Amino acid sequence: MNTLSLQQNITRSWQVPFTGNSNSDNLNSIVTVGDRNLTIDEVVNVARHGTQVRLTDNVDILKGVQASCDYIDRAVETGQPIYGVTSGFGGMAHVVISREQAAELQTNLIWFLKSGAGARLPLADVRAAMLLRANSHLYGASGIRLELIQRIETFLNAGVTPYVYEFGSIGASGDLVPLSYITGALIGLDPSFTVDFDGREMDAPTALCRLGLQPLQLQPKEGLAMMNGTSVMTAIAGNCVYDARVLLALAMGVHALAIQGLYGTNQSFHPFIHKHKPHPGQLWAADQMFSLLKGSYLVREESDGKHEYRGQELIQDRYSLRCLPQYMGPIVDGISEIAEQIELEMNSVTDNPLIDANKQASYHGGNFLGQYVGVTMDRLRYYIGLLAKHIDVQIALLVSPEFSNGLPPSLVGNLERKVNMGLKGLQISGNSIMPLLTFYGNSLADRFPTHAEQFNQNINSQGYVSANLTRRSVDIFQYYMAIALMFGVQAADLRTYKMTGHYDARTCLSTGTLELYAAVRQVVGHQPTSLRPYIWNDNEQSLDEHIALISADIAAGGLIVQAVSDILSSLKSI
Ligand SMILES: N[C@@H](Cc1cccc(F)c1)C(=O)O
Repeated sequence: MNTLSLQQNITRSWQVPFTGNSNSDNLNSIVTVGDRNLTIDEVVNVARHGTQVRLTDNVDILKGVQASCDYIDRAVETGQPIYGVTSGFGGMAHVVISREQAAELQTNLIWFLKSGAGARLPLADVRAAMLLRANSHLYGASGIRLELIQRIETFLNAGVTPYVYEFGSIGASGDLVPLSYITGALIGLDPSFTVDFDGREMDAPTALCRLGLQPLQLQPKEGLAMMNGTSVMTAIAGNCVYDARVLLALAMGVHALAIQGLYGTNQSFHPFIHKHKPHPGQLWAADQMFSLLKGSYLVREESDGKHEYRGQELIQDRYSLRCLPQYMGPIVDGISEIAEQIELEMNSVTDNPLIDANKQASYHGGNFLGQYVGVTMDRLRYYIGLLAKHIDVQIALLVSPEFSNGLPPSLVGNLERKVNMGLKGLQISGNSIMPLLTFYGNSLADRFPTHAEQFNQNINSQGYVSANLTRRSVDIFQYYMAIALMFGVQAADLRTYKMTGHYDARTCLSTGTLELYAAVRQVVGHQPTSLRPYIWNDNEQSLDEHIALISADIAAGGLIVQAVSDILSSLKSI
């Protein structure tokens, strides 16, 4: 791999073009929107893999959407005072807007909110946001025409994605600024709204023309309905939760490899211990680890509750092995609670005011406040930091002969070549990432009261910024996980050599970790052999290329992720 491809890899998450129907599993599947709750997995499939979207054809639901528009039409006709329909916005909500100005008010909203800054969001996040906005509108509480919601469907299915920017939202009145870019593009307001059209950058009016659509004039309330909501931060959050679960499953796999590399015991994961402290996450982690180690020749089989003296070694394992379920438990429980809250937010109506057409009433409120997203994304980064810290400790044990149960220093492969220093550089590289991940674990939602918008938005969630920060944390964690897997694989080979005199760990590893081990070896293009471990001499491979290959595979949900699919699905069922 050359420097250019390494560089592309580093920036992938912010720039990847949407690749359409790349995943053949999704070619035939369709996500229906509006008559049922969306799941995180469905959102990710639409966002990343081009799964097609169909709005519900449920007549009652569609009638409800129309009824909310009729309510608004009547209110404008009769000059009823309704926020953002016949009034100005936010801190200027005392301004009376006439029937004649009501449509212009909505278009003008797009213009004054078009004030984003920074890098473009990944297209997958914007796609997820569009899907969630359509979902929110189909509850029939927003006063937005089906025609506009159908445009979202058309854009998604044709792979047309508006460009949105990483700064602009305080997550209070939802994601006003980011959503203004989506709205401006959907209606083809001006060529300054640009989109990615199946990999090509173009202005929104041209994109509409190619889709056979005309520019659309917003009706009263429609601009507010489109822009007043949590859909962008929730979209980013959904994608991050998906990735975090993958990384958690991989962390379990890495620990299982490290425990085998260290020749740890399986006793610490015995159900008897954990039924006496039955937190669901702890039980899950113990049970998973117990099965992940099953059948391995590289663990001390002590599940009968017996133990032996270990010479100069401690009679029981150190905490990072022995207390793994107790350490992982709260993270597992926390991530599953986060997933639940994000899924609920995905299936909510998040604008203001909300219309109850049956009762011919509308309610001024604040469902657009993204506090659930802000708080959960802060927590997710905190958990990622904890996961990284644990892995860092495991690596430190592996490279230190005092603690590794006899592995070579820094996991050197060929000790006879005296200049070999093994995985020192790799550990240091990992050490440069881990503190950043724990630093990102700091919260954002509790800081910086921005007395925004004439004190109307005087409390805010920072959910959008927090979600973007979480994406960054997830991206970096993928590099760190790649490094950890390299350590796990090398340690397994070296332990195999100590136990058998050859280096092919496939003969000794547990069934639960074999696939992960093999996937890593395949992704880096180093097939296992009995003659040498993964890394033999320092000068025979570029470790940075391996980090890039493994992390790219993780990001793309490739072989390595498939190897932990059982852990992943059991994680989702907690
Ligand atoms: N809709 C928000 C405030 C708001 C919306 C859109 C633009 C703006 F400046 C302010 C509220 O209910 O208070």
